[in-house]
Formats: sequence, structure tokens, C-alpha cells
Amino acid sequence: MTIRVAIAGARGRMGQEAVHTIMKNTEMELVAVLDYKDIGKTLEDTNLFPPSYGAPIFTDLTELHKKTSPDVLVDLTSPESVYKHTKEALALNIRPVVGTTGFTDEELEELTAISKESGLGCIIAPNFAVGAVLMMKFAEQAAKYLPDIEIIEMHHDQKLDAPSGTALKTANLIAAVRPAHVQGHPKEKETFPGARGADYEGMRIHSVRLPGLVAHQQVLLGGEGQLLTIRHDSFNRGSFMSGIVLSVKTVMNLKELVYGLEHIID
Ligand SMILES: NC(=O)C1=CN([C@@H]2O[C@H](COP(=O)(O)OP(=O)(O)OC[C@H]3O[C@@H](n4cnc5c(N)ncnc54)[C@H](O)[C@@H]3O)[C@@H](O)[C@H]2O)C=CC1
Ligand SMILES: O=C(O)C1=N[C@H](C(=O)O)C[C@H](O)C1
Repeated sequence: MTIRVAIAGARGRMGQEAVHTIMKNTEMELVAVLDYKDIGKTLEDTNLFPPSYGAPIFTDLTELHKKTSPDVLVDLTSPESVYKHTKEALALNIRPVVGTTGFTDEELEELTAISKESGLGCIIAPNFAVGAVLMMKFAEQAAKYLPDIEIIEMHHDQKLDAPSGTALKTANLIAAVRPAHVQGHPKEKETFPGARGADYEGMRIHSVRLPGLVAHQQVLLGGEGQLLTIRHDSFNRGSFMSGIVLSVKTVMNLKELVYGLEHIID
């Protein structure tokens, strides 16, 4: 069976790469896209894609669903709109595969409940790159032995959310195996606000934004006389595409929400 895919955010950095990936995949069909501009046109009219990219562009998901009936919605939009899109997709019986970051814990809980109640699969993956998933899992394992941890995430300067979804997911995985505790000197005082980064149960998260970067993270685990550094780099957005393809295929057989690619890769 061919999987009918729609992409939200198709004109963006990730969206464009995802459009090419789905177009090349013989088990999938790109039936429509959701974005802000060029509504009523097709992808080939945008001058961003080659002729023959005929998927129509919509701005409204209900309308998109009515006209093109996708099985899966891949969301690569913005922290501002992703919660609404995901909730709406579930209500329309479309399985969401979400790469967009910036969910609150409450939003994740609510979407998990909706997905379970409806029995409709959903994947929310803060990072689709297999190397990044391994970096997070290795950090989780190492945290049992070296529980004093700082996370440094580094991204391009157009990123809207901080800390990154990957850094939050990493902290979330580590927090499940590491008792919360204050790190550094108990009387430590910031003489300049923000110097020690964000505080996640005592772990510190630092966000770097610079032109030239794509997506990079290192997890520093310190112990007496030693430092373990676990680092992952995405040098281009091609690094995320195999994770998107795997998620689109997998979500078709899921009956509830899965948060993180670590639950679906072997
Ligand atoms: N999970 C993962 O592996 C990855 C996730 N991301 C995340 O994906 C998201 C997109 O990243 P980029 O492509 O760099 O952003 P971008 O800014 O280049 O692209 C976003 C696109 O979404 C569209 N858009 C925004 N709001 C919309 C709405 N309400 N309806 C329809 N279209 C809308 C914009 O017009 C634009 O075309 C970000 O949240 C980023 O953190 C990025 C890389 C990897
Ligand atoms: O905005 C990005 O670029 C990325 N966002 C995701 C995140 O917030 O972790 C994934 C990846 O790091 C790239």
C-alpha cells in the first residue's frame, strides 16, 4: 500500500529536504503540503522545486484533508503552530509525524492522551538523526555512573526555540536515571544572569546560536579526575531524512503516541 503523505512547512529548511525525500520514495506519495505562501498553487509553482512536483499547497489542514485525504502529516513548522497542527491532525484521523520542537510537558501529555483514546498512532521525534538518538541513549547510560552533567547544544542562528528539543529530551532521559541534585558549589552565585545556563533538575543546559552551525550537541559528564564527552554533529539536514522515512512507515502501525525515535529504532 502506498502511504499518502502531507508535509507541513514544506518551504522551510527541513521541509524542502523532506519533500525531495518523500518524492523519491516509491512506497510513499506526497499528496499535499501545508504552508503560508503560494496557497492554491502547487509545489512546482514556487520555484523551489523542479517541474513535476505537483503537490497542492494549502493553508488549512481541514481543507487539505477534505481534498487530499493523507494518511500521515509530517510537521516541520514552528513551535508556535505545531501543537495546533498535531491536535487537529489527530481529530481528522491523520497520523502525525512531528519533527518540530517546542512542546510544553502539558501539551505532550494531552496529545498522548488523545492519541491513546483514539487509537491513532503519532510520533513526536525531537531529533530524527540516528546518531543523535545514540548520543542521547549513551548519555543516559553514562549518567548512572557520572551523574554531574552539563549539556551544550549548538544550532544555526535562525532557530526559534531554546533550549533545543534534543537537549530537553536528553535531559528528560537522564533525569529518569539520575537523582535530581544541585551541581557546582552550593553557594554559587551568578554575577551575570544566565551565566550558568538553564537548570533542569540541577543539570545545566547551555544554548549556542551561531551562523554556520546546523545542529550539534555535547553532553559533558564529570567525575573525580575525569571528563566523558559525548558529542553528535549534524552537518546537513540529510542526516534527519532516514528517521523521517522510518517514522512515516512505523506510525501506520502504531496505536498510540511515541515520544522519541529511540522507541522505534532497533
Ligand atoms: N526533529 C528533527 O530531527 C528536526 C527538527 N527540526 C525542527 O523543525 C522545525 C522547522 O525547522 P526549519 O525547517 O529549520 O524551519 P524553517 O523556518 O526553515 O521552516 C518552517 C516552515 O514552516 C512554515 N510554517 C510555519 N508556521 C506554519 C503554519 N502555521 N502553517 C503552515 N506552515 C507554517 C514556514 O512558512 C516555513 O516554510 C523547527 O521546530 C526545528 O526545531 C529541525 C531539524 C531537525
Ligand atoms: O532547529 C533545528 O535546526 C533543529 N531542531 C531540533 C531540536 O530542537 O533539537 C533537532 C535538531 O537539533 C535541529
